Amino acid sequence: MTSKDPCTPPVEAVKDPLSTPGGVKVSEEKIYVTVRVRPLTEKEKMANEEIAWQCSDDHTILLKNAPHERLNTYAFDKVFSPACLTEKVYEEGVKDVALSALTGINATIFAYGQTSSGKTYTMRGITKSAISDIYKHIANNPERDFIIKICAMEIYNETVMDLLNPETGALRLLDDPEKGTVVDKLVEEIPKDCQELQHFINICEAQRQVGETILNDASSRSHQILRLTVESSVRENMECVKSYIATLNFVDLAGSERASQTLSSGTRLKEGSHINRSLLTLTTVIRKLSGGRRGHIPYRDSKLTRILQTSLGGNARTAIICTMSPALSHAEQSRNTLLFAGSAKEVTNKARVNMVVSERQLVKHLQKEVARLEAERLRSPETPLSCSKTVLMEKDLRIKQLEMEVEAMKHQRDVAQSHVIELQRKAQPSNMGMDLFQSPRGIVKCLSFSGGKKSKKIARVSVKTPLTIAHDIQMLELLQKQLAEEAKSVLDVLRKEVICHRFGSQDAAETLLKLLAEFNETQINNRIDEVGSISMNHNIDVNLKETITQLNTQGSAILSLEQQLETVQKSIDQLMLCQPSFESSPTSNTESRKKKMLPFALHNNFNRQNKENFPCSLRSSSEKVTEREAWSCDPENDVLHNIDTTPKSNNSDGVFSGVRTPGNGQSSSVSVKKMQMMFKNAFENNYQSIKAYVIDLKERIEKLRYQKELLVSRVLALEANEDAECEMHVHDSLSSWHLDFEDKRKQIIMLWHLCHISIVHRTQFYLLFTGDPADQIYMEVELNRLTWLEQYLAELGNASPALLGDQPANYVSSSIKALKQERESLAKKVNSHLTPDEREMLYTKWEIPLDGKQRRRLQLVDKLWSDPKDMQHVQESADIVAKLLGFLDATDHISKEMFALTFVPPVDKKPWLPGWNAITNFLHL
Ligand SMILES: Nc1ncnc2c1ncn2[C@@H]1O[C@H](COP(=O)(O)OP(=O)(O)OP(=O)(O)O)[C@@H](O)[C@H]1O
Repeated sequence: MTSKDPCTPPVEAVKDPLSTPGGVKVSEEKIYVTVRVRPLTEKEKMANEEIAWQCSDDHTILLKNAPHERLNTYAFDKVFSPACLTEKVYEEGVKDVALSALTGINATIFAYGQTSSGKTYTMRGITKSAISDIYKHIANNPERDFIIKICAMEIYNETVMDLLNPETGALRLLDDPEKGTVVDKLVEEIPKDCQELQHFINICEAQRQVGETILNDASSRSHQILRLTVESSVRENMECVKSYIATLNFVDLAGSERASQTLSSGTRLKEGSHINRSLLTLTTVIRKLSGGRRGHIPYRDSKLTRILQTSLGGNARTAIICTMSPALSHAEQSRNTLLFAGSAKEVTNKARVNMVVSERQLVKHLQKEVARLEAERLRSPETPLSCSKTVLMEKDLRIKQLEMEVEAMKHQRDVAQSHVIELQRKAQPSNMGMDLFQSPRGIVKCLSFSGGKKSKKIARVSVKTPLTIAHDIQMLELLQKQLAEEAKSVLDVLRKEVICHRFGSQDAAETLLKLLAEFNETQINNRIDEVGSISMNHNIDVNLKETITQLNTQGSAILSLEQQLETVQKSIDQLMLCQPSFESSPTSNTESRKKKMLPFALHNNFNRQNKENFPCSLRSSSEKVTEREAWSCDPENDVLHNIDTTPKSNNSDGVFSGVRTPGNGQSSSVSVKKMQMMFKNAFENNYQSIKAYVIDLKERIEKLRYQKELLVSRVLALEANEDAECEMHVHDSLSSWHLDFEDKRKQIIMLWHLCHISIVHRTQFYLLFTGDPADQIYMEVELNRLTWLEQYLAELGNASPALLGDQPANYVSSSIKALKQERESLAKKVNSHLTPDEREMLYTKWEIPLDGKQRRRLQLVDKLWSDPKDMQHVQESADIVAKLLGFLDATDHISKEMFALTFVPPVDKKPWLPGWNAITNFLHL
C-alpha cells in the first residue's frame, strides 16, 4: 500500500476488476491488516514491565526469546513499532482505504486489540487525519459537489445507542432489502465544515460508555461506530452528472481480552460478557470468511457483525489496525490479537463504486419526457390526458362489475356444494335411490363424455347434480336478464345520441337513418324476453332434456344479442367516420379535456340542453339551413318526429336566427359553427363512452357464453348416463374444436411470453390441456384473460406516467422479477433432477458454452420458454421444466380446476398473475 495525496484518491487499489451485470466495476481485495505496538505506559514502566515483542522490519513482528522463533514470528501488511507516530500509521495503514469513500467506495477502519492496547488513541488520531484530508480534497476539487453526513452509534451490552442523540434510547436494527441492516431512527447530521464535523465527533466521544478497569482508567466499554457518508457528484458534460455515495466507518472496538484478565466483577463482568459475545462473533465471522466462505457465516449472531456485515467480506474496502501492548505480562493477549490479525488478512472483500442516478439528471430526464408527451398529446388531440384517466375510471368500473360477478359465482358454487353435501347425506345406505350420483359407474359413464386419458381429472369437473345445475342455470338466467337490461339501455342511449347528433354530411345522415332503422328492427327486448323465462324446477327430478333445450335456446339468443351488439358497434364506428372533419381548435381540446366521460354521457347538462332547446336538424354541410324536415326527439316519449324547422333568417357569416324549437316555437340566434363544435365534442365523448360500454357488454356476453357451455357440457355429461344418443351428439358438436385447438394454443403461448407469465404455469397448462374436448373452456378462458391482460398492460403503458405513477412499471417489473426468481429456483434443480448425460446433451443441443457450472445451469433455464414461435422448443421447454419439478409424477394431484374460470382483475399493490399463484404455491416455489 502506498501513500497517496488526498487530492487523488486511490483507484489503483482496485484489483481483478470484474464486471457486474449492471456494468459496475467490482474489485476483489483482501482486508489490509496492520499491527501497531504502543510504547510502555507509565504504569507499565513503573511496574518494571519487560518488553516482549520486537518489530524486526516494517512487516514482521516476533516474540523475543521464544523457543521456536518461526512459530512466534508474524507478518502483516504493515507493522508499526512503538516509536511510530499515529500520522505514519494513518498514512501507511489507513489513508488509502479511508479516502476510497471519496470515489464512491465504502470503507471501514477497525481498531482491534485488548484493553489499554491503544485502540482509542490510534483511532482518534487517524479519524482526525482522515477528515482533514477529506476536507482538503473537497477544497481542491471545486468541480465536484460534496455532501458529508455523520452519524454515530455505540453497541453497549448488545444494545445500540445513538451517540448524537442518546435520549432516544435503544435503537432497533431493520433489514432493508437494498441497504442491508440499517439502524432505525439514527440521527444524521450534516456538518458545514471540518471544524463542525470534529465537534460532532467530540460529542460522540463524550457520550461513549467509559469505565475504569484494572488495565485502563478510562476503558471504552462499548464498540463505537462513527459513520461518515460521502456523497459526491461530478458534471461530466452538460447533460450527464455522475454521482457517488459511500460510507466510511471508523470502528473502535471494546477490549478483546478475557473478563478474567481485567479482574472484572459486577457491571464490568456483565459488560465483558457482552463485549466478548460480540467480539467472539466477529472472530468467528472473520475465521469463517478467511477459510473461503464455507458454510454459514453467522453475521446475525451479534449486532456488531450485523451492522458491519458489508465491511466483512462484502461491498467495502476494509483496514484493521491491531493494537498491542509490548509488555511481557500481556504477551498471551497480544498473541491472540496477532492470531486474529492473521485470520483477518485472509478475508477478501468485493468493493465496488456505488454510483447513483443523479436526481438532477433524473429530473431533467423526466422534464424532457413530460415535454415530449405534451408535444405528442398536442399533435394528436383526440387522445387527451383525460382519456387515460377515463380509461382508468372505466377499468375501475369494470373491475367492480367483474368482482360482483365473481361474488355471485362464488355464492352459486357454495349453494351448489351445500346441495351436494345434502344429497350425499341423504344417499347414505338407507337412501339408495340416488345411485346416479353415488355409484362409481355413474361417474365413469359421465366421464366418458370427455373421453381420452384425463378422465380421472375431468371427474372432478363433471360431477354435478341436476339440482346444482339447476341452480347454475338460475344464476346464469339472472345474469342474462341483467345483461339484457343493460344492452337495452345502451341501445336506448345510442338511439337518443343519434337523434341528438344528427348533423353533418349527406353520408352521415344516411348512416344515421340506417342505424335508426336497425335499432327499430332489432326488437332486442322481445328476443331477450323470449329466452328470459326458463321455469326452474326445484324438484330433484328436474327434466334435464328440457333444461338442455332451454339452455340451447338461451345460447342462440345470446349469440343473437352478440351479433346485434356487433352491428351496433360497426354502425357507430361508421357513423364516426362519416362525421365532417372539424379542424381541432384549442377550445375543442379544452372542452373535451374538461368533460368527464361517463358511460351515459347523454345525461350531462349539455346534452339535456340539446334535447330541450335545439332542433336536431342542424345540417352543417352548408352554411345555410335549407332543410325543413329534421329528426327530433320527444323528451317525454323518446319517439321520433319529423318537425318543421323553418329558419327565420340567415346570413353569410354562418349565423342564423329564429330556429323554432319543437316544444315552444321560441327562436334564438346562435353561431352554426359553435353549435357544430359543441355537438361534435359531445358526440365524440358519448361515442367513446358508448363504444367502451358496448365492448364491455360483449366481453361479458362472451363470459356468459363460456359459462353456459360449461353447464351444457355438464348437463350433457349427466344425460349421457341415460341417453347414449345425446353423447354422440355432443361429440359431433365438439369435433370442430380440434381444428381450433392448435391455433388457440399458439396464441396463448405467445401471450404468455408477452405478459411474462410464470413458466411453471405455462408448463402445467401446456401439458394438461392437450386438445381434449373438455379443454375448450379452459383454453378460451386462458386466451381471453391473457388477451385482456396484454391489452390492459398496453393501455397502462400508453397512459401518461403522471396519471399512473409507477403502476405499470410495478406490474411489469414484479412479473419479470418473479419470473427471474422462478428461473433461479429451477436452476438449482438442474443437477439434482437431470442426469449428467441429460445435462450434457442439453448444453450441447442448446449451445450453452462451458463457462462455470452455475452459469451453465442458469443459461439453460434462461433459455426455457424463450422462443414462443418454435413449437418444438416449447415442447422441449415444457418437458424440461416438468422434469425439474417432478411434475410428471405430480400430475395426478393437479386438477384442471386450478385453472378456474375466474376473471379476477389485478388488485392494487398485489403481485400480478391473478388466480395463478396457487399453482406456484402448490409446487413450493
Ligand atoms: N501509541 C501510543 N503512544 C503513546 N501512548 C499511547 C499509545 N497508545 C496508547 N497510549 C496510551 O495508552 C493508554 C490506553 O490507550 P487507549 O485508551 O487508547 O486504549 P484502548 O485500547 O482504547 O483501551 P480500552 O479498550 O480499554 O478502551 C492511554 O493512556 C493512551 O494514552
